[in-house]
This record gives sequence, C-alpha cells and structure tokens, in this order.
Amino acid sequence: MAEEIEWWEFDSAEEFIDGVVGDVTFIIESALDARGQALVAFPGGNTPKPILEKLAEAPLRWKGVTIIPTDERLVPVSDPLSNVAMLAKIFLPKGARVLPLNSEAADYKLAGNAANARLSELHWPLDLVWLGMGADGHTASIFPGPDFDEALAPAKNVRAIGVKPDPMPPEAPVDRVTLTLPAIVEARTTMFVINGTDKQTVLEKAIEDGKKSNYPVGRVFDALTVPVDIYCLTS
Ligand SMILES: O=C(O)[C@H](O)[C@@H](O)[C@H](O)[C@H](O)COP(=O)(O)O
Repeated sequence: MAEEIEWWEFDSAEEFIDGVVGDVTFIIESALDARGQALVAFPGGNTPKPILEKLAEAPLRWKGVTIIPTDERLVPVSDPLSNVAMLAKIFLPKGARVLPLNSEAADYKLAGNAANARLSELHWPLDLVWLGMGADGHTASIFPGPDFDEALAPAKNVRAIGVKPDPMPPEAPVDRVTLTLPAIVEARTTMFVINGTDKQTVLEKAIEDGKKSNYPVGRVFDALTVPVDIYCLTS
C-alpha cells in the first residue's frame, strides 16, 4: 500500500487546474534537470483536457519530453474517443514526442503486443504516471474482464497489454490497450486526478479495501509503494 497518500481537494475548477499544472510542471522540470529528458504518462477521458491545455503553456523544454497515454481506446485517431489524438493535438505543436499505444493490429491482444514492443524502446521508469479514474473504479484501462489478472500480473517486462472490458464502460464501449500494474507502480511519481464527490467516495472505499477491493483502482493502490497525491475537484 502507498505509504503516504495526500488528498488535495478543490472546489474551484481554476484552482484545481492550476494545482495539477504546477505540480506536473515541477516534476517534468526536475526530470529534465536530472536526466536531460522526461518520460510521462497522461490519462484520457474528459477531466484532463483543460489541465493538459494549460500545462502545454508552461515554459518547459518540451523537446526533451516524451508523452505516452496511460491507456488507449482502440479507435481510429480521427475518433473523438482517441486518447493519443488529444495528446498529439495539444503537445506536438510544443515539440514534445507523443507516442501512441494504438495500432492497426487485427485484434486487441495484438495491439497490446505491438504497444508493448514500442514501449520497450523507451527509458523506463516513467518520471510521472498521472492517472484518472472512472466512476466504476477503473484506472488507466484496467477493467474487470478476461484480461484483468494479466493487467495486474503480466509476464516479466510486459508494460502494456490489450484489454476487453467486461462489462464495457458506457462512455467508451471499446477494446483498449493499457499500461500494466508493474509499469504503473515502477513510476518515480504517481498522481490521481479525479472529478466529483462520487468518484471521491469510490476512491476512498477502494483505498480502504486495498487488496480485497472489487475496484481495479483499489488493487493499484495496494501495489503502490511511492507517495501518492490525489487531486479532486469537489464542486
Ligand atoms: O478511459 C480512458 O481512456 C482513461 O484513461 C480512463 O482511465 C479515464 O481516466 C477515466 O475513465 C476517467 O475519465 P473521465 O475523466 O472522462 O471521467
């Protein structure tokens, strides 16, 4: 279980955005200073969009930054559900490198294998994994279903796998590729950014239940060893 969990609650969207942007900027800047490059994973969904747009205005040396999605919905990049399309649109103009997890692979398992091969060429671990959470307690694309156990305990050095959620999440009912639990927990820093008191209640329960949790996010918390910051917009 994460040794230290710090909750940051905001009732103003502006302060929530500024709070997350300030901390992510600091983490990227520190990685650039220490290693000359930064490797970060950003989530998809709706909550991060205005935060990412503000983050892109930060005066960072974006050319040294590689960004991957924490997970990807297996849709064409022209689809509004595409996570990498959102990241590419915001950060490619800044000169950052944005790497996709999706591919033209024939099925979701092959797409996972292709993503994993691509990721193996990066300098691990991640400097930052920024995670979102669905109201159903999924995080990244770690969902209940046939791939759940593999996402939590994949073969050695497997950082991404294909996932078929069961049940499918109504907001984006498609197959996915996700970072695996080991790829997430080895990150130098971890943050969760969530929106709404319903999600806050789910996350509190998941953390309390840990290993016994029915929520994927509870299983992730149980495995985390670094301090975790949770940013929550409560209004
Ligand atoms: O589905 C994805 O692509 C995600 O990366 C996912 O884990 C997301 O963070 C949550 O579903 C929350 O999404 P919202 O912020 O849109 O509620």
